Amino acid sequence: MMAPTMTGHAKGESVMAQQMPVSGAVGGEKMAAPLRNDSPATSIHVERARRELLRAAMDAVEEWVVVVDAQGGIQFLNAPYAEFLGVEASEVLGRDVSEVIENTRMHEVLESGRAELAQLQLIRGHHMIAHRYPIFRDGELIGAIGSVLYHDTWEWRQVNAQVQALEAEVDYYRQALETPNGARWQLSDIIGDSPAMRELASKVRKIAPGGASVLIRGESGTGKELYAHALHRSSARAKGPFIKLNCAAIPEALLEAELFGYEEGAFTGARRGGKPGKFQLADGGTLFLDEVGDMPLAMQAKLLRVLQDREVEAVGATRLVTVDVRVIAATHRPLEALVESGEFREDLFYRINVVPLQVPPLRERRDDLPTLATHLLSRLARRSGRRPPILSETALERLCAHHWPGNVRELENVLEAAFYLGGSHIQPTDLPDAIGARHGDARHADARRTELSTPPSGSVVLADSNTPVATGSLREAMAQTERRLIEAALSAANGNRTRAARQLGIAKSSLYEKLNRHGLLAETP
Ligand SMILES: Nc1ncnc2c1ncn2[C@@H]1O[C@H](COP(=O)(O)OP(=O)(O)OP(=O)(O)O)[C@@H](O)[C@H]1O
Repeated sequence: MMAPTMTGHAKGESVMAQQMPVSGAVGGEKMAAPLRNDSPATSIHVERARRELLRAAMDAVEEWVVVVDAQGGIQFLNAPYAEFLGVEASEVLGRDVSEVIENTRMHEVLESGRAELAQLQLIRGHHMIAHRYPIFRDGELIGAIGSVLYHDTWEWRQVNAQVQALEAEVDYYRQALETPNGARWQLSDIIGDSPAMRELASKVRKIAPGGASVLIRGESGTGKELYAHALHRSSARAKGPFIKLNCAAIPEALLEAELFGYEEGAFTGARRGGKPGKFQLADGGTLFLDEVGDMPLAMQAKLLRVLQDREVEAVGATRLVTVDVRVIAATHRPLEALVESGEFREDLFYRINVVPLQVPPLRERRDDLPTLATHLLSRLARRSGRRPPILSETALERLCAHHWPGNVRELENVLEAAFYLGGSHIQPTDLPDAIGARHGDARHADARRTELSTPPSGSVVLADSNTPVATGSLREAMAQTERRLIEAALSAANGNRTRAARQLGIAKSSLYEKLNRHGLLAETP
């Protein structure tokens, strides 16, 4: 996020101040004449000079100032504010203030005619403190003036950091309150109105109330976990716990203890008092076994026994404990083929696959893409305190033409990058090269996917997209990614560094420093 800076606009240095009319010279130094209209002949000149002085004063102060007319059109924006916003003050005159300043409430002040003092306003990711006053002349409202305090001081950054930390804490507690049992999603949160998704929703409604085991299948990033949450929240166990275990993420040696718990002293390093396993924690609720296809064979046998007997034996324990758990499993792997090759137990497969649920890949439900894209962009905007950007029709067309090997997760990643690169309007140039028309239609994207299916060793691959984005160590990869983002932003901004810095959400001075570091300073205008 951009750190607001005030470079070049310290008091007395502003452009306007330098342009102040001068009419006298004392001892070789030019001095502004005293603004007194002693005679009618000088009154016009004095009036103009007075106006210039006032404007120069507005540019010289550290507060950011904006003045709008009764319709909300900008009539004055002081130089420091214009610099922070990355606009030319003269170019935004007459434009509606809400097009230029994020989260502005000048229209509300114009409507209510009431001042708003010391209001928190989020602009470009920073919490600012703003005052807004209506302006009256002869009892008639003719405009409003807004000023932003605390924008680049060290103290305010400290306060800002504290506010952000508090907000994150509040979010955490709010989420914990809203989802006391760990299931965050419900059916209405799953976006998609295509026939395939409607059919899936109706199946979920039918199977959720019963206690049968459900196996959710589908490619990576299709939303399988969302359905597991939704099944729990639509079931009779909704008030019970929802516990998740990713079978692929736990080392084989620890999996048994994770699933079934252990007693004190069960092994070296065992916690005092022992630890309950996921099965015990999920008692009365649902256990979601993600990536079940990656479960080692030895554990598969133990899991099968628990599912059959409904009894769990913790590691190091001498007695069995009865548990009442509904198991929902998910995998993107071809379980039937794994059964064939002996990597997955057939009896366990039938045990967990009582009700199969297939989540279709995004390329088979392209009708959902516009709604999904709008939803995901709104979510990003909400999280970062910005207004949802507009997705241009050509950008949407390109998204629809893509093959989406990484499904909704890949769409989420692409939109997130475009959200930060594209500003308020997302254009095709804000999308990665691999998306849509540049590589032709979906068929072409398919062919390209095959070409890239084996990324070179050492490649860093973004999410599930198979496009290698950078290579080498993390530091090198980050530097390469930074350089690419800067180049993309400059290209999208036709070489305009102010706009590129704004798109990247960094100060112009910081962009110069990065251009210099990447040896791009000479290459760009
Ligand atoms: N229909 C949808 N509506 C809204 N968001 C979705 C939808 N489908 C997927 N997502 C989002 O896509 C991302 C991936 O979803 P999820 O983790 O459920 O996929 P998955 O199929 O379980 O992936 P994996 O197999 O890799 O675990 C999540 O951030 C989720 O919020």
